[in-house]
Amino acid sequence: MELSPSGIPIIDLSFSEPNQVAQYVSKACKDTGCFYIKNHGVDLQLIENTFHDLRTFFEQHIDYKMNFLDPNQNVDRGYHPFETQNVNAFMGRLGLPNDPVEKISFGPPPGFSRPVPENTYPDIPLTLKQHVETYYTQLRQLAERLFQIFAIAANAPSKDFFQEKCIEGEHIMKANFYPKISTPKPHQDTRFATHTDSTPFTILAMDDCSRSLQIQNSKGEWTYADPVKGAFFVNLGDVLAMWTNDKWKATVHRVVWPPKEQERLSIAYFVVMNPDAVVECLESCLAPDETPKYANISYKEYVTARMNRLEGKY
Ligand SMILES: O=C(O)CCC(=O)C(=O)O
Ligand SMILES: [Fe+2]
Repeated sequence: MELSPSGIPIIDLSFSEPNQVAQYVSKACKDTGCFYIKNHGVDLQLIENTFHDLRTFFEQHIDYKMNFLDPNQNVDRGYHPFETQNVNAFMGRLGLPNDPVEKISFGPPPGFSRPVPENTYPDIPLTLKQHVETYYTQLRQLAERLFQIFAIAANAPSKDFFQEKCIEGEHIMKANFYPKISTPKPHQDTRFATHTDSTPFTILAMDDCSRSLQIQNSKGEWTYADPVKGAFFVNLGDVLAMWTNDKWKATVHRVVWPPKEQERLSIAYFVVMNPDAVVECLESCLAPDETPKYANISYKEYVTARMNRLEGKY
């Protein structure tokens, strides 16, 4: 199988044999919990257009961007200005500085299967709304495909096992913009603090700024997860680790300052579960003498506590 320069698998989704793909995925999930996917079916021109429009938004004056602040602080929508979110707190490490990054989040486009808070789309540039909505929709389809592959890889009761539990999931598309900064503050050794995602998994797209995203490998060493042209980076979050009794790893990751002063843009697509889906250990992941490490919990209950900490509410 093809590997990235730091040894992370690059899995080709155009393979016609799903069991073969599932085998590669299973190995990656046990090792570091992350892999790249290529030939994923998402239009590459759409990805480029979406990056272009989001970058244009972030380049606007702060007074303009402040019009898109999250109107309802309890949901992940709208603009989050520079240094207003705290990933250390999200991980339970309190009293540390906010991250030097600005963000904008979008939930499902209109017509979703249940009522959810609306998005407010910036009108600069005008094409942003259409590109974001199409990107959101294409990634949702990709997430369903990946969930089927994960179900096969984990020996779940059926290939639709996870998918059925995310049909009403309010997936979040969140762009992270790291402005060019000549002198990082002395206490800021990261641009996005060390964390695991509170998702089942996340599909990340990056611009071409390398030497930024790092993951912890199976030996606990930091290694770069640089952009791979035309590929998405997929990392497991805590929920698939809980579901598999830690047989699969939630990837520990962070963003550091690149060697050369450079801005950076990434788009994280957080796949989430139905609010009432219960996260419980799969029987296929328990040896006869083994017991589940985590108590059963609804997805909503699990995620609300962590999201509150991200916004500074403990
Ligand atoms: O910007 C990146 O590459 C990573 C962002 C990230 O880890 C996240 O949004 O959870
Ligand atoms: Fe993350």
